[in-house]
Amino acid sequence: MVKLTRILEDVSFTSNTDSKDFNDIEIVDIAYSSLKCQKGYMFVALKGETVDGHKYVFDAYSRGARVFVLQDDIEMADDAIKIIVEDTRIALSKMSANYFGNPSKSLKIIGVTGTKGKTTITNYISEVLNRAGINTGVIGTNGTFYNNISETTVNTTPESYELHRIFRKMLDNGVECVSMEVSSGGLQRYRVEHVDFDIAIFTNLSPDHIGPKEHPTFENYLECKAKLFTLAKHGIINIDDKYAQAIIDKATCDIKTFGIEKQADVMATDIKYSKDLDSLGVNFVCKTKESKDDFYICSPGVFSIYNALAVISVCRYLGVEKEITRKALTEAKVCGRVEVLSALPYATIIIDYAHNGVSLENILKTLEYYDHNRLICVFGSVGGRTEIRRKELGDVASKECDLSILTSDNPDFEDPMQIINDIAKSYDDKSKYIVEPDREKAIQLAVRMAQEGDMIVLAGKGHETYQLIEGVKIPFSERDIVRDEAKKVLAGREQQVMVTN
Ligand SMILES: CC(=O)N[C@H]1[C@@H](OP(=O)(O)OP(=O)(O)OC[C@H]2O[C@@H](n3ccc(=O)[nH]c3=O)[C@H](O)[C@@H]2O)O[C@H](CO)[C@@H](O)[C@@H]1O[C@H](C)C(=O)N[C@@H](C)C(=O)N[C@H](CCC(=O)O)C(=O)O
Ligand SMILES: Nc1ncnc2c1ncn2[C@@H]1O[C@H](COP(=O)(O)OP(=O)(O)OP(=O)(O)O)[C@@H](O)[C@H]1O
Repeated sequence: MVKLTRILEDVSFTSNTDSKDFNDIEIVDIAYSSLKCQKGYMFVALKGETVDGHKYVFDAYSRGARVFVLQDDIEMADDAIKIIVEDTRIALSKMSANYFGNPSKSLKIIGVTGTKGKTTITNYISEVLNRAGINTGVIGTNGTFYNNISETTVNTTPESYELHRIFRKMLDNGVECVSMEVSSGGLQRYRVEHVDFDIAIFTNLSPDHIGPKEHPTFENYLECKAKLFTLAKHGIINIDDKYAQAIIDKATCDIKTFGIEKQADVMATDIKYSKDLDSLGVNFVCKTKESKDDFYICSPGVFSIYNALAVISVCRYLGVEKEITRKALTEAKVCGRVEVLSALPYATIIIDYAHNGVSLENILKTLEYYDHNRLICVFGSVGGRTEIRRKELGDVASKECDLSILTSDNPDFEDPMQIINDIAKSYDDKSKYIVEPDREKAIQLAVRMAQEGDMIVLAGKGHETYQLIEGVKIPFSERDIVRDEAKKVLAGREQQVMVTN
C-alpha cells in the first residue's frame, strides 16, 4: 500500500475533498481499467480511442474503488474522492512513477525511436551490454526480457503504469540498464512522460502509423518522435536520415551522430557483403576520431550497418570495451528479424518482420547484393488498419521479386481475399504472383517450389507466433511449417535418388 499523498507528489489537481484529509488514505493499487478495481484501489479514467474510461467510474466504484482520477467532473456518491486533473494520461504516468518509487531514476534507460530498427537495436544493445557485465533488460515489440524472465507486451511501448511496474521488477531483480523501444504512439499517449532516459536513439523516419487512431499527419508523427529528445540526457542520431536535422532542432539534450554518407561521430566505411548464404552478413570499418576498427555483423545490408552503428555509439558513450562490442555484434541475432532458417541445403529461407513498403524494400534490395537465383516473397497485409501498406508492399514486391505469393497476415475481421486483391492491383504481370490466402499452404508451396540458389522471404510475421483471425489469435509458427515441409521435400528427393539409382 502506498500513501495517496505520495502518489500525488508533483501532480496538479483539484478535488472535492480537502487534501489535508488525504494523509490517512493508503492506496492498494492503481487501475486504469475498471475491471481490475478492488477495495482500496484508485481508478484512473482514460479517454480511449474506442471508449471514454469515464463511462466506467461507476463500475470501478461498485468493485470497491473510492479514489477516482478524472478529466471530467462527474456526479458521484459522497464517499467518492475525486481528483480532477487536466490530462489523466499524464497524471497516470506521474502517479505510476510515484507509486512504484520512481524506479527509472535508479536504472540507466536507453530509448530507441524511429520508424524501423527499434526492435533490432534494443536487442543488440542488450546482447552487448549483458556480455559487458551490465545487467540489461529489454522492453519492446518482442516482449519484456530480463535475467531469465520474460513477459509478453500488448504494446511496443507499454502503458505508463505497466512500464513503471516492469522497471520496478527489473530493479528488484538486479537489472542496471533497460534498452527499450519508444513508439510514436507511446510518446503521443504520454506513456514515457516520466521516464528518466539517459540515452535516446533516432534510427530513421518515413511515413507510417498515420491514420485513424494513430497520427493525424506526418508532421504529428515527426513531432511525437522528436519529443524523446526532450526527455533524455544524451541523444544519438542517424545523421544520414532526411529528418535528422528536424529532430536535432527540437532536441534539448547533447547530441552525437552516426552515419555512412555524411560526416558523423561514428561512421561506417569499406562495406563488403559476405557471400555466405547461411548468415547473409556484412563487413565494414567503423571510424571514429580516435580509431578505425573492422566489424562483421550476421545481418545483411546497409540498414543492418545503421543498426550496428547505433549500438556502437551507445557502447562508445557508455565506455564498453571495444572487443566486447565487436564480438557481440558478430553473433547477435534477433528473433524474426532477417532470421535465416537452415531448412533446405540448396535454398535460403528468411523470416522477416518487414510489413510496410520501406522495410520490405530494404530487405529485398539488400538481398540483391548476395548472389542468388530467384527471389520469392510470401506476404500479406494486416486487416482493419493502415490500408496504404497494401499498395506500398505490392509496389515493392512486384518490382523487386521474381515471384510473389500473396497470402494473409493478420486479416482480423477483414476478408483476406479483399486485402490480397488490393495488393494484387500493383501487379501488371499476372505471371509474377500466385494467390494462396491460407498462409500455411502459401509457405508450403514456397518451400516446394524452391530451386538451387533461390531466396525465399517470408515477410510480415517476424517473431509473431499467431495469425489474427476475427479477433482471435490462432497459434501459427512459420518456423515449424518450413521445417516440416522441408523435411518432406528432402525425404522425397532422397527417395527419388534411390529410385533413379
Ligand atoms: C489505439 C490505441 O493506442 N489504443 C491503446 C489504448 O486503448 P484504447 O484507447 O482503445 O482503450 P479503450 O478500449 O478506448 O478504453 C479506454 C479506457 O477505458 C477503460 N475501460 C474499458 C472497458 C471497461 O470495461 N472498463 C474500463 O475501465 C480501458 O481500460 C481504457 O483505459 O490504450 C491501451 C492501454 O494503454 C493500449 O493497449 C491500446 O493500444 C492498442 C492495443 C494499439 O493497437 N495501439 C497502437 C496504435 C499503438 O500504440 N502502437 C504503438 C506502436 C506503433 C507506433 O510506433 O506508434 C505501440 O507502442 O504499441
Ligand atoms: N534500420 C533499419 N532501417 C530500415 N529497415 C530496417 C532497419 N532495421 C530493420 N529493418 C527492417 O524492418 C523490419 C523491422 O525491424 P525492427 O523490428 O527492428 O524495426 P521496428 O522499428 O521495431 O519496427 P516496428 O515498428 O514495425 O515494430 C526488419 O525485419 C527489417 O526488414
